[in-house]
Amino acid sequence: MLTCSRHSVFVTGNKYKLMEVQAILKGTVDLESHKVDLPELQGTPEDIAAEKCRIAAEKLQGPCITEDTCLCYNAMNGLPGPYIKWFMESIGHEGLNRMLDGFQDKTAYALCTFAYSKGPGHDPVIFDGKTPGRIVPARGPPDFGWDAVFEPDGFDQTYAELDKDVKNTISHRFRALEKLQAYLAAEKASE
Ligand SMILES: O=c1[nH]c(=O)c2ncn([C@@H]3O[C@H](COP(=O)(O)OP(=O)(O)OP(=O)(O)O)[C@@H](O)[C@H]3O)c2[nH]1
Ligand SMILES: [Mg+2]
Repeated sequence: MLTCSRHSVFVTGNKYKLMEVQAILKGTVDLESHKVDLPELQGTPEDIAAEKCRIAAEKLQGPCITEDTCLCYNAMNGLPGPYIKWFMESIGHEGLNRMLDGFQDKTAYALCTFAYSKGPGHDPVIFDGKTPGRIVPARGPPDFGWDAVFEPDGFDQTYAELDKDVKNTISHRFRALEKLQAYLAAEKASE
């Protein structure tokens, strides 16, 4: 759980997400973090992101921000998508490559969907960010999820090999956060 302003709290159980969000938002908002477990849901990325945020707002009984991340293979019409967490845990980096053995198309995109709710009973607002790339044999530190097998377009390094400062200016997460920041700033200005 990450307090982003007087009114906003970011909820995640993933410390790497938290570190990236803190790095991207640095200096622009005050941050404070805690961990809250949220269920893994099924559906479209947007529906999952919205439902996750509704549940978090109920749990906290207050306003909050959540985020759900997908890794989408174009050859598979967007799968594993929101289920990437289980694929990653079950078959690892090698399996994520082998899934594409039967396909010539190795392209994929990373998708981040932030959701912001003003509190229980309020429909969450959605902000997405997408970075296209391709799936490659793992290179770079294996710490964060599937970073080592995702090479963003325009780079010959994987997310894991890129400097954090570079990843954080081209990533799916950065692109979604830009939209969320603009929304929160406009909301604050209208108060
Ligand atoms: O290499 C990566 N680079 C990234 O930038 C990235 N962002 C998320 N992930 C992984 O993709 C799954 C998303 O599932 P997810 O959105 O449900 O996250 P989570 O359950 O870990 O946390 P949360 O749901 O409490 O926020 C999880 O396995 C995350 O570790 C990433 N892997
Ligand atoms: Mg999750």
